[in-house]
Amino acid sequence: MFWEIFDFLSSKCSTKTADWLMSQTKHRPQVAIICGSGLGMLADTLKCQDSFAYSDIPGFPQSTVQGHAGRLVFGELKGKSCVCMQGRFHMYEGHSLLKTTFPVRVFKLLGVETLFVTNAAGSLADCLQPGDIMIIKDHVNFPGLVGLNPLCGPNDDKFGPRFPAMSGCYDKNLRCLAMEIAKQLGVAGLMQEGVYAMVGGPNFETIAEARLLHRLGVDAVGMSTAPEVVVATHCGLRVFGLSLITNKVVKSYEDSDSVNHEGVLEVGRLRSHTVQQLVTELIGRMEINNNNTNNAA
Ligand SMILES: O=P(O)(O)O[C@@H]1C[C@H](O)[C@@H](CO)O1
Ligand SMILES: Nc1nc2[nH]cnc2c(=O)[nH]1
Repeated sequence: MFWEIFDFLSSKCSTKTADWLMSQTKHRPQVAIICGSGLGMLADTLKCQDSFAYSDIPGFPQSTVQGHAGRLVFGELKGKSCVCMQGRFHMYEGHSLLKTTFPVRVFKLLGVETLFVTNAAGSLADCLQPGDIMIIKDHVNFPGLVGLNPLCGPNDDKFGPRFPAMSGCYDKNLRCLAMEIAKQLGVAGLMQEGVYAMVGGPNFETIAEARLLHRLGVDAVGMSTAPEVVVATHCGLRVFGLSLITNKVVKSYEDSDSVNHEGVLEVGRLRSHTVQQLVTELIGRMEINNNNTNNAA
């Protein structure tokens, strides 16, 4: 009974939010971008903007984290209609996973076909340095593995199947095109593909946790992204993801370094221009399949 009411309300609510947004803007986005910590300036580059504070959008959760402004910005990038979340929602803020991923279903209802996710992450791989940009090839959704999954509860068949496949959830063609663009922009030296892992946060890793993640084959760790990608893949969106490496995760008891959120935001500021160039070029050059048939509407 609880789940039925919950599901009914969440499905109704995303429709109501999408309808409200479509009544407020003429933009009909094909691409949605979720900005990670310190990467919100991507939204400032959209042309012909219409923007809305999250607090003014019916049904939208609120951002509580520094570096996440809390604005939804519609506009154009290289002739493609886009919507950009300047600030995302994290599980550690106390949002349910359904709320954390709520905007993704709103995007689906708006007609979005491709989702770009960006995040700030700590590196475990020795070859990834602060300032590097990792193209996400795959993820490990640690909360999801223990049942903290936004798709738990009754399945909403309007959005997708009960048991969605997640292999190949980060689009291979977009990953290849991103690498090609990086070469043309002269920043290929900063870029490589890798595996992102989401942990719950909000604390950063202990040394023992860092060593465990490293042994498991994780290249970069953060506190977001996987639930959004799960929901996007469930409803048939194409996904491209980037992690900006903001720090090395401490793996040695001899190492006196320690990570903090201000440092994470600082690296975001330093690399924002490069991330913005990559995303803009990729959006400009990618083909839109128009395969969002919007069955969920
Ligand atoms: O929203 P993202 O995943 O970019 O934010 C990361 C993880 C934490 O929210 C924060 C830690 O500094 O950055
Ligand atoms: N969990 C986690 N999230 C991050 N976000 C940015 N850096 C880090 C990190 O080192 N660990």
